[in-house]
Amino acid sequence: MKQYRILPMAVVGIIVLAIDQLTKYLVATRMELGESIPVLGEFFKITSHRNSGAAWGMFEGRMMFFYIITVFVVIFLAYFYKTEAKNNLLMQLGITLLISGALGNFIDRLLFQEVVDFADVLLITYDFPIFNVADSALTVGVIIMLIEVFITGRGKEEK
Ligand SMILES: CCC[C@@H]1OC(=O)[C@@H](C)C[C@H](C)CCCCC(=O)CCC[C@@H](CC)/C=C\C=C(/COC)CC[C@@H](O)[C@@H](O)C[C@H](O)CNC1=O
Repeated sequence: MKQYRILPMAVVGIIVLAIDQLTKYLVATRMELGESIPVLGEFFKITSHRNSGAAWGMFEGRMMFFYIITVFVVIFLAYFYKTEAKNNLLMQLGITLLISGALGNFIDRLLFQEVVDFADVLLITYDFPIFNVADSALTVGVIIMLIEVFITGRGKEEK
């Protein structure tokens, strides 16, 4: 048990998933589509948006594709957790974020055939796409996995 920290990681994953679904629910029920609420002036706004595709609207409307990809991604990640993340907290965290992020958007795609987005940042480039908590978890998860593999880990087990 200690080596896989299943319980703590399950708690983290459920919290991320709950925050994702709650924020999407609030945006979808409390805001008009396209409505924008400035939080940090022009730099960060909450804008009610929908996307039936992946990042940057790729594969628009291809729900079956998304269902299949997500199921494979989650199964692969669970397998990878079992085989490669033993005694490796950083990798366990990265995988947990990836799974909860993928499930967050999966729920939206199943229920509405589109994803609710609301985080509108004017940070990187002007047309940086509007995203949500699930996307953030996926992106942080990808970054953690890259750090783990290329910087700290090379997949080695913690002493
Ligand atoms: C984040 C992954 C996208 C997420 O993938 C998912 O669901 C998982 C389950 C997997 C997809 C089914 C397939 C992945 C396709 C590859 C891809 O997409 C390359 C991604 C690069 C990425 C680095 C990881 C950069 C940044 C993205 C964005 C900013 O994220 C902070 C833009 C988010 C906005 O376009 C927003 O409208 C998207 C909408 O919410 C639906 N989200 C998805 O499809």
